[in-house]
Amino acid sequence: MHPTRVIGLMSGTSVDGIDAALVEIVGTDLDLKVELLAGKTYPYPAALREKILAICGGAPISMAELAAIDDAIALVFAQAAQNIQVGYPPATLIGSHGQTVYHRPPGFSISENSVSANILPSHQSPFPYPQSLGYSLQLGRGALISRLTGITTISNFRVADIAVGGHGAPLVPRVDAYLLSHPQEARCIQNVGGIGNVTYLPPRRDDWLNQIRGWDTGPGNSLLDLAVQYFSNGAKSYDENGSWAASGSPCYPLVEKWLSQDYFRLPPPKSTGRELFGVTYLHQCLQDCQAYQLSPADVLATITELTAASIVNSYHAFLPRMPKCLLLCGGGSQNLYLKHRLELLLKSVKVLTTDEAGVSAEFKEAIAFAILAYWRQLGLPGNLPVATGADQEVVLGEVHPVTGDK
Ligand SMILES: Nc1ncnc2c1ncn2[C@@H]1O[C@H](COP(=O)(O)OP(=O)(O)OP(=O)(O)O)[C@@H](O)[C@H]1O
Ligand SMILES: CC(=O)N[C@H]1[C@@H]2OC[C@@H](O2)[C@@H](O)[C@@H]1O[C@H](C)C(=O)O
Repeated sequence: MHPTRVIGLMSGTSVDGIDAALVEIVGTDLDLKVELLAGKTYPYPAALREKILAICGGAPISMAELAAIDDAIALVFAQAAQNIQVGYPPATLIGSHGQTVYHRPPGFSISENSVSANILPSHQSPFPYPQSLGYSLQLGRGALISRLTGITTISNFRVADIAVGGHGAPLVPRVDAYLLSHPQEARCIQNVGGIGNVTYLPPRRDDWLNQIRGWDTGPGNSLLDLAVQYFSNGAKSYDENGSWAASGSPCYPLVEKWLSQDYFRLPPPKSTGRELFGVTYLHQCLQDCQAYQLSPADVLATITELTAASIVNSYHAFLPRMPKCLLLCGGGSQNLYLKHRLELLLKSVKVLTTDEAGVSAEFKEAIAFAILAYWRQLGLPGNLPVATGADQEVVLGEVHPVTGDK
């Protein structure tokens, strides 16, 4: 069987840049094999990144601006796709996640929300309010990426899952299942991006697919990055290797206080984003820290502890049993202090990275969107209802075939 050459494009909640992965794929599920030919992160132009972060933080924009930003993101995604395949025969397919700028889980009360309360018709609605579908908006339209690159592009992966009652996230669990499950060993695959998310993979036997679990664990690096930027007056954007936090000590009463927050108690399926774990949340944390007169290093250690403890506590609360092994991925897998804290909290669980299981920890999410696009073209489902909360498995993604001249 000839491999299919696919480009996966992803920019996550850290908004640090576009991860591009050029892969060759064969097989479909248990026989799925992926070879990473090239992987690279292309930073966003500074002005575009600032604008995206402003929108994510709730800044108002006009429809004209929204359209312009949608296309500006599509343009840099298309450039990333062009660049990653230099020196290789061209890819036949692109899977582009785009840039999340807004995410609202399902079950949100439309009528009680202050924005919608003013615009809803006043008469009794015939629809089953107040439980609404989720809403998740990714910018960087696939139509433009396809037109600029001349390559069929699949985008908007989350909407089909949301349409059947799901969160539209996390979507990687099905990919993790086929790339990283083990015949004898139960594993957790823990992504630590801006937001953290886990896939629990039982040993690959009998009814294993039905026992997989997945959810967003809460903050990954989002609060830590914001705190580093605050304490360094913008000179640093993240805590390299976790060394700043490692020079401080966590304030455990504060970690306990923060962990009592609703999101951490909520059972899966659940998803979150910068809407919750963003600037406003950090300001609350910083205010709490004042009462304990913590140094910047102590604050960073305390926030890192929140990430580590929220991950480990959620395993104890929501997994059928603890895994033998934890495989880290995402930028936070390079944070040695965080890794050390996870090792201590997890005691007998082995902590490695997905690199050590043969899948790039840095580019796993970009690889996942290449696979989801490939499954889309084969008419195969991409979501795992137990992880997203959807009513059923669905084929994910909107197809933008190549039409006309570039
Ligand atoms: N050497 C390092 N040491 C510590 N942290 C690092 C290092 N390299 C990257 N990071 C962290 O990883 C973050 C980027 O991670 P990643 O690209 O996986 O996030 P993302 O994909 O944007 O987020 P998400 O998975 O939530 O969508 C950076 O913002 C930084 O906090
Ligand atoms: C709405 C959105 O973009 N969610 C991201 C985010 O970043 C991590 C976590 O929150 C995860 O749920 C998801 O991304 C991965 C790729 C996913 O869907 O599995």
